[in-house]
Amino acid sequence: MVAVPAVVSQAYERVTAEFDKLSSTQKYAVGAVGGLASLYLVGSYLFKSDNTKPTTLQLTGGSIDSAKVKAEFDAYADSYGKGAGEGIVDRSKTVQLVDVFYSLVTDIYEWGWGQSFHFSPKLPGKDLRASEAAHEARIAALLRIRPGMKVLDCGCGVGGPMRTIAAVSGAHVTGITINQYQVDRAKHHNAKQGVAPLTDVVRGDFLNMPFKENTFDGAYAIEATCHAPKLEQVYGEIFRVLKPGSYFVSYEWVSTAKFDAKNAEHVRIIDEINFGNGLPEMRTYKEAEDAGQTVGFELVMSLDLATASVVAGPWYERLRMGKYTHAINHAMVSAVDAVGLAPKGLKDVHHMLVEVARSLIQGGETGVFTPMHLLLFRKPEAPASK
Ligand SMILES: C=C(CC[C@@H](C)[C@H]1CC[C@H]2C3=CC[C@H]4[C@H](C)[C@@H](O)CC[C@]4(C)[C@H]3CC[C@]12C)C(C)C
Ligand SMILES: C[S@@+](CC[C@H](N)C(=O)[O-])C[C@H]1O[C@@H](n2cnc3c(N)ncnc32)[C@H](O)[C@@H]1O
Repeated sequence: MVAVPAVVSQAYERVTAEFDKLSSTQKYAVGAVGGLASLYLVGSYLFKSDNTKPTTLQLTGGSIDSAKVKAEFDAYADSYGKGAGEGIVDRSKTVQLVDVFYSLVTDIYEWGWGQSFHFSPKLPGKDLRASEAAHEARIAALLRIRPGMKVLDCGCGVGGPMRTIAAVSGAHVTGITINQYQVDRAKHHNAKQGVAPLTDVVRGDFLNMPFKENTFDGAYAIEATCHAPKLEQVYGEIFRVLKPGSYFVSYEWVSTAKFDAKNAEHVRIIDEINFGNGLPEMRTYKEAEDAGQTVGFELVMSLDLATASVVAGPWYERLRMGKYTHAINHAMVSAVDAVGLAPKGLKDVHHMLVEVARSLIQGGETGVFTPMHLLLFRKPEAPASK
């Protein structure tokens, strides 16, 4: 039995006593008003849209035809090996699987999280949105960007960070994402929020970008390069398109020094994180540092932002707090999936996310995983010509 606090039961008794005193007509009136209010609340949760995020009834399979959502999700799930530490079995399919992954989750992310698809440390006295924006704005400062400069957002999602970074710096930001549905959503938000003049969004593979060498004055990747089958490939492409002397910042998903590959519990947590987030495998922070240097970058800073500040709250707290909301969300998605008002299979996608929220919390609590290892790299200046 759940213990009801005394103050709640006393209030309940007072309200029912007052209700009993009403005439039957008054009781009907109160019932009708209560019923309408509840209908309004449920209705607005399900239907109302200010066009900034999808409602429960507007959840789609992104660029995937709704009739194919279940089959695509099943194929995605089958692409992961069952052995410990295996990840995506056929790594040559990674980019295509990641594209499918983002079609399946993008609406759910926007619906239940927002337009920035990343974590942030919770800053004291600041709410979630302010903490998120500060995490994004730090990048503009590290890149030393200013009006007139051109910046690359590598793996831009639906553009939450790009809008902050363009707005605070005045620089022009070009985002690239593998997923067409995200391109459409990002452009929609950029226009709606008045950031279109300082932004552009293209569909493309960050392993082979449609930009000339030495194009950008700065580049960043927020929780995105973890999807690359090999870090050297994406870092090498970023190196190519950056102008000499400019900076690249990445917030990397990596295992920390606390991760022990012989500890079955650690390996399970990481395997679950890989599966629920479309990662081919998990790298160590050391491998990420080395990958940048291998392609020619100078390593300027390497710092785990999850543990860097003793006053900031843990990045996984927001997931921990959302546990009950996730359960309610699951009931809602299962209901609309069951009655055919959402693509069949969306409930399985949502179930995967409920599960991965738990694994991410475990990754954070044990300290074996961080989604925010900051790497600041610099492309060396071109040698002076004689
Ligand atoms: C960088 C990546 C994504 C990071 C996060 C934005 C997402 C990781 C897990 C996601 C979520 C988990 C639980 C969902 C919940 C069950 C649902 O009802 C509402 C959405 C979630 C909160 C969802 C939101 C986004 C995440 C936090 C990866 C992919 C590299
Ligand atoms: C977790 S989201 C982060 C999005 C964004 N950085 C943010 O913080 O809101 C990862 C992004 O990387 C992109 N991505 C993954 N693999 C990619 C690839 N091969 N080429 C281009 N984009 C890719 C996804 O499409 C997605 O937009």
